Amino acid sequence: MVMKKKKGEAAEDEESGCKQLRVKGVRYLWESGIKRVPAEYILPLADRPGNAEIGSMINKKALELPTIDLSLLQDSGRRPRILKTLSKACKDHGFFQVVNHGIPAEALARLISSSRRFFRQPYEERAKYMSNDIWAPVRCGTSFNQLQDGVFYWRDFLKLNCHPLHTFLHSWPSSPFDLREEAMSYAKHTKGVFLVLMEAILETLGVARGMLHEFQQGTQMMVMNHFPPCPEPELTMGMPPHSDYGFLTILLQDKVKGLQVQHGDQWITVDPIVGSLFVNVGDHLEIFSNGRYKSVLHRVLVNSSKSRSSVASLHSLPFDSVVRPPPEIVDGEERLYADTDFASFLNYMTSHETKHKHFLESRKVVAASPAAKIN
Ligand SMILES: O=C(O)CCC(=O)C(=O)O
Ligand SMILES: [Fe+2]
Repeated sequence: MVMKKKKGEAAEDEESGCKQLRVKGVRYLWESGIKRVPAEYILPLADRPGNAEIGSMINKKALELPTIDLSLLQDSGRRPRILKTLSKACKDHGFFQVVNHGIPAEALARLISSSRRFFRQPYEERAKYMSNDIWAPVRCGTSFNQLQDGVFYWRDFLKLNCHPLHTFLHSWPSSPFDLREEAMSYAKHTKGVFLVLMEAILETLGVARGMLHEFQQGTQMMVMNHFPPCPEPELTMGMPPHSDYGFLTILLQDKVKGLQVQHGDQWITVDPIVGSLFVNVGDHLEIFSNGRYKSVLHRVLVNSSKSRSSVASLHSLPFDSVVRPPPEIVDGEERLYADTDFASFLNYMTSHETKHKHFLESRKVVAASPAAKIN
């Protein structure tokens, strides 16, 4: 005999069902057929993207993204002009797109396809890599910073530590069968793009290129993001406004729009050229350049009909290196930020809700106390 449940019990069941699904990731919530976003995902009114805003952002003529043709950097006649564009983009925008980067379009398409198939696997396959340990070299999870999020975000992710590749490769997921190979190839390619860009950026900042070998040995983290459709996209987000910690983030996205960057007092929807890569300045480059180059706030919106995939590759100095402006940059100039390193960032992540530019702000030297400790 089937006993009819009382209203309260049914609501409780629904809540605990949602909790179980939430742990499994937002893909499961979406596939369960929910028509409403569970309460844990609903942002306070002030933080919501807002219907009107989404509409105006998508209809608005997109900002023309500063574009760097990487192949022209090798051309000594054209290099000075490209460096000028690069410097201006890092100063005024904190982002740009890169074309003619040399990564075959097929390799990019294969990586997106493999990443999609990873998130489509049954929970048990992904559960093998789920961890609350922010130091874990492979980490699968959901939301933004699961440990600290007051409100959950509509995102599932896989983070892969990529440096040194030979140490970590064997611990990456072996299913789908091609994920390791495609991710490894993309990691090598993006490291190359990062080094070409850093060489150019050091030149624009007047810093000796001898530093480049440090970037060669630098940390690299790959983040595969999956944003399933969402029944009420105006109430939640895929990722909150945040800045990335490293020097540069190189981002590959599929054709579905969702990424927005802050420019002036507006959120601009990024509408990239197919095959291009989107690059944004991170906190470490802002600290290194003593504020000349700006790490940019960005966020991800979701929509009710299409899932979206992106793969971010975050690059910085070696794990133990101290990030600080070199003498060429702070020659007699006041320091804006205290020194930092990767470990301080990870420790910060485990104890704070890392929205906006909180980490960078935590490194700010307070003007009123010139004797502020720089460490
Ligand atoms: O999905 C995107 O477009 C952005 C992803 C992102 O910001 C990140 O992984 O840090
Ligand atoms: Fe980001």
